[in-house]
Amino acid sequence: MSVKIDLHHLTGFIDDSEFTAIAPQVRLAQETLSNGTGAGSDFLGWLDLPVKYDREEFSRIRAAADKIRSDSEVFVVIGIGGSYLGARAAIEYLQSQNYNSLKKAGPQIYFAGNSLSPSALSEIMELCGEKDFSINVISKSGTTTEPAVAFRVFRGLLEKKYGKKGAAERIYCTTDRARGTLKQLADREGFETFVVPDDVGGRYSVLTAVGLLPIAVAGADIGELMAGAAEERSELSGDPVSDASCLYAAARNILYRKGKETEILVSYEPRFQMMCEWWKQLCGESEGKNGKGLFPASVVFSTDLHSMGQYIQQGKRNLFETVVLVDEPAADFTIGEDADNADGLNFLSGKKMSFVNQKAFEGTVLAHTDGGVPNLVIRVPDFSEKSLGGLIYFFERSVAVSGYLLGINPFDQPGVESYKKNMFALLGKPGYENEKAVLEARLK
Ligand SMILES: O=P(O)(O)OC[C@H]1O[C@](O)(CO)[C@@H](O)[C@@H]1O
Repeated sequence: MSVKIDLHHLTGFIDDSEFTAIAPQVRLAQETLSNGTGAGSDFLGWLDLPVKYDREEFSRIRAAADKIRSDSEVFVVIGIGGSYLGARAAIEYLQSQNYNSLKKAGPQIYFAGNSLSPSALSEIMELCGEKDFSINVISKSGTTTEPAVAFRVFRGLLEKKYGKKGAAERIYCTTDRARGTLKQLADREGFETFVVPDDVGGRYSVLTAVGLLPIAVAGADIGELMAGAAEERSELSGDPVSDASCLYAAARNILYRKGKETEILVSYEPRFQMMCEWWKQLCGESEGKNGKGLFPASVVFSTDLHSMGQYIQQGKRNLFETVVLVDEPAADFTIGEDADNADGLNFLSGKKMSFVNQKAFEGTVLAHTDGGVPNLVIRVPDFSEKSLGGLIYFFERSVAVSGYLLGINPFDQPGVESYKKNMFALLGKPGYENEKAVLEARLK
């Protein structure tokens, strides 16, 4: 099994009888999910995606990635939320958080349209500069403001540089199958399109073209990624006491009911940071509703032990940590001997750097549990595509089961509309005239 869960450090926080007591509810939540009988059941396409994806489109994704790798020095990926985080997280997990600084055969990859910052957008426009570039605009709805504005900008740059026809050969649109503004525009202009299936929501879409095209452009093996997800899918039995995703959901729910309302995802690998961001959307949008839900936070240790470590050790006791450990580092080395030992570090001579990182984890997990912070540990074998595919599927399954355990719909996100309505009104979008005056008065 690629993903393993270790509940050892929950001792003293949850006892076995609590897992036994919640097992029937977990079973029900899991059955509700796999039978498709729960709220939001028209968004369950991700459940079978690893074994039921469109093979023809998959080949087109690979071909588009090869073309982009051969004709582009820069690749701009435009999208926000679930149309952005998974691709970036996967590229950093598989390659590095410093992907753009690596020596590589493929293009630089920049992510745009994930904020409304003029500085951020201007910077990427400048980075394209004289370079040959292509863009992938990703938006299921096709109407999200942030990517729509960025698309207008980069499409303009492409047309100026290559002409309308040349630009069209460098624009790839990932959007819904048939409806929507972006799909219509793409069909009219002759842009190549890829599909976000109707039954897959943004935060569950990394294993569709949404994630797969950028990940393939970065040179990763997307076949292995899907194989890893498929393997995990076949190994998650749905049994509440042996299925790792069910055990994780159970532990989260028990801790939540005990007042541990903030879950901190912890990694000891900086290249996992964007995976934390992906996970935060997955959990936050799925569970944070009806006045309920764990607050998903994240840290990278040992970095953040020197910033957030104090709070976690001694601050408000409403936290628990879920630590993701990757057994095999992407690279390792042995610490050398220093004749003078002026830095006093010769006690580490001959030790692997991974050993030092492992001891940091062991020391921290003991300190934090002593400080009243329950710890769960999730283990993945390595930084391969296969392991990543497994981990993605594991988290998606756990969060969906968690949502049903919590009694909410894990597949909608109605709350996100409130800021959008206000912003549209304040920007003067037609149709929002009445709201505009009311909001402006409140801001005075
Ligand atoms: O792909 P789209 O439709 O642009 O949406 C992007 C993101 O915006 C949200 O809809 C929230 O507004 C997320 O759920 C989604 O991942």
